[in-house]
Amino acid sequence: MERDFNNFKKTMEGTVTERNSLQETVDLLKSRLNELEGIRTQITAMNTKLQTELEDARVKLSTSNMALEDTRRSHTFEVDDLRRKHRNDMEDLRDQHRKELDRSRKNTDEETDKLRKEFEAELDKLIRVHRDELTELERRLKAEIEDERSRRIREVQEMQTQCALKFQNVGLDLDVKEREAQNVRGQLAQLTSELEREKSLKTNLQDRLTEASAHNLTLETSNRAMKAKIDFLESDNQAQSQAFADLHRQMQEAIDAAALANEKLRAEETLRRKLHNQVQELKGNIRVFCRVRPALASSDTEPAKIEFPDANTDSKEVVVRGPEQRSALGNVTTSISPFSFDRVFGPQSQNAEIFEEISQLVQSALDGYNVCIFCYGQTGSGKTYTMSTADGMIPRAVQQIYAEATRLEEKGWKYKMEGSFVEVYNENLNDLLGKSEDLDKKKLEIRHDTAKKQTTITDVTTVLLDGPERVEEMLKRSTKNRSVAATKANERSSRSHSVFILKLLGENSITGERSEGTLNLVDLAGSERLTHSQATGERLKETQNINKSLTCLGDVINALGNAKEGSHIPYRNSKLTYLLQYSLGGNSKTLMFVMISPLQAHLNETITSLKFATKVHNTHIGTAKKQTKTKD
Ligand SMILES: Nc1ncnc2c1ncn2[C@@H]1O[C@H](COP(=O)(O)OP(=O)(O)OP(=O)(O)O)[C@@H](O)[C@H]1O
Repeated sequence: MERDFNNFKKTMEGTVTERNSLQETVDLLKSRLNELEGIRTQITAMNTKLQTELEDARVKLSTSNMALEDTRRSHTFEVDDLRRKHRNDMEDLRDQHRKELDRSRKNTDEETDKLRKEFEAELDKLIRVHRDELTELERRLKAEIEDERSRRIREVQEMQTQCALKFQNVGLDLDVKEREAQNVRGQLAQLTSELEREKSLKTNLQDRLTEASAHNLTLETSNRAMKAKIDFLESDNQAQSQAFADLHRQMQEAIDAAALANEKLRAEETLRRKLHNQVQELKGNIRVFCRVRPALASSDTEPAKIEFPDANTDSKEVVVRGPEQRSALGNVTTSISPFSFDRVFGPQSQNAEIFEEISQLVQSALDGYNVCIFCYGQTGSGKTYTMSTADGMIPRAVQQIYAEATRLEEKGWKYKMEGSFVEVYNENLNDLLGKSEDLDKKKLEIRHDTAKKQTTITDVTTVLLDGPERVEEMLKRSTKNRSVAATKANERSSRSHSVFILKLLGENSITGERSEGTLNLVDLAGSERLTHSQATGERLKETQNINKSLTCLGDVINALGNAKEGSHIPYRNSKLTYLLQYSLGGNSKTLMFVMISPLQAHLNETITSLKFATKVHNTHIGTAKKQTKTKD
């Protein structure tokens, strides 16, 4: 029991020790708990403080957000104002430039005409007066010489007649005397004195003969004097020559003045080119015009609601009303879509009016720039009517180029014009001026000279445009080729892009300047987006190709708008953009016509076309560079 007790006691002591150590642990934990309690209180206090701060920060944030929103809004207003102001300034500047250009061109033309007319009139007058004077003098001189000569000849003849008469008389007398002498020879001695008398008479007559000879001599002297007088008169002619030399000098002075005027004209032409380009740059290197064709008698369907709110002022806006839509509550609404372009032409507009707007771009091609004019729109919207009819942009452009090239001749410019006409069909290039059987068969290749930034097409027909009538032949030939290639010429033209390429090479023999410009007039395939499900076979392929190439054109324009120096432009993605590589973008001026139909049935396509054109219109392409070279 004692042992058990001792064991128990030991166990108890162990338990007490253990309890003490547990008590210590508990105390330690308690103090730790107290500490943690204190920390928790601190953290809670801190948390409360932080929450308050967070709340403050949140309030501040929302205040500053509001302030930021206000600033942003006011900034947007300011930017809008500035943009509007900038646009107005640009418009004013553009108007001023246009007016200035017109005025200076008019003044130059008037001055030139006036100067030329004055100079020509003066020259004509001088030449006429001089010629009249010379003729009069010559006539007078001839008459005088003739009179004098005939008088002298008459006198000499009279003298000779007298002398002959006298000789005859003397001869007769001599005969008589001779006969008498014979008769009286027998009485010679007795008649010797008479003979002597006769001899003296003869001597007398001989004296008179001598006298007549002397007179003859005098006549000869007088003749010589006459000759001297003629010489003198001829020397008087020298005075006339002097007068002529004076006239010549005056004429030379007038010619010099004309040369000076021509020099001035040339300087003004250079200035005109510079101003013209500045105006073009101000207008932007990519411009978009919209044209709405009139409703045709044959297509008397319901017209779409298209409005031209600024037709009497700017003609830059077209507003299209969408179809009526009825809400669940029965309210009827229509969407209104306004579109702005550089110019909008209503259904009444004529090709002549349209050409007036693009003629300045044609002028740019003559001045050495690459110019591209596109017609975009759905089939039947008027692309071909605008571009390639006898009254369209192609013949008008060529006519203007001829007139302008002729006008520039007097300023030393000589132009060579070459035209070709190609078609992009199913991503193949066809020569529209070649043989119809070669269409879709002969392979034409596009070659780029990257150094000269020039494009050539292998084996393409090039026509030297030495007269405006050539273009008519070209258009006829291309239409014929297309009509052979399709059942309906229209069908082919809707399904392919045609590109009329006009190369203009100018050289100024006086200033040594050279210019190389290209004018591309592009009639695009119909833009209606046929879905692939609607087409099969050949039609499907055509549709895919048209969709692709029009998308590529949009992509290229978009990429040019966003391009930085050296950035990639996807020209190679379609034949059309590859062909026009050097006529699109920084080195060129581009104009896109978006053609729209006035009919309700075409409204969806119309809106799609207008949206595409708006994207193009919002693109800004860098400054064009003139392709001018100096003489080698
Ligand atoms: N401004 C206009 N004034 C009068 N008639 C027009 C006008 N525009 C187009 N037309 C007529 O509308 C019809 C279709 O025009 P056009 O052939 O030019 O269309 P398109 O867009 O070239 O079509 P496609 O894509 O088939 O070539 C033609 O009969 C044309 O004469």
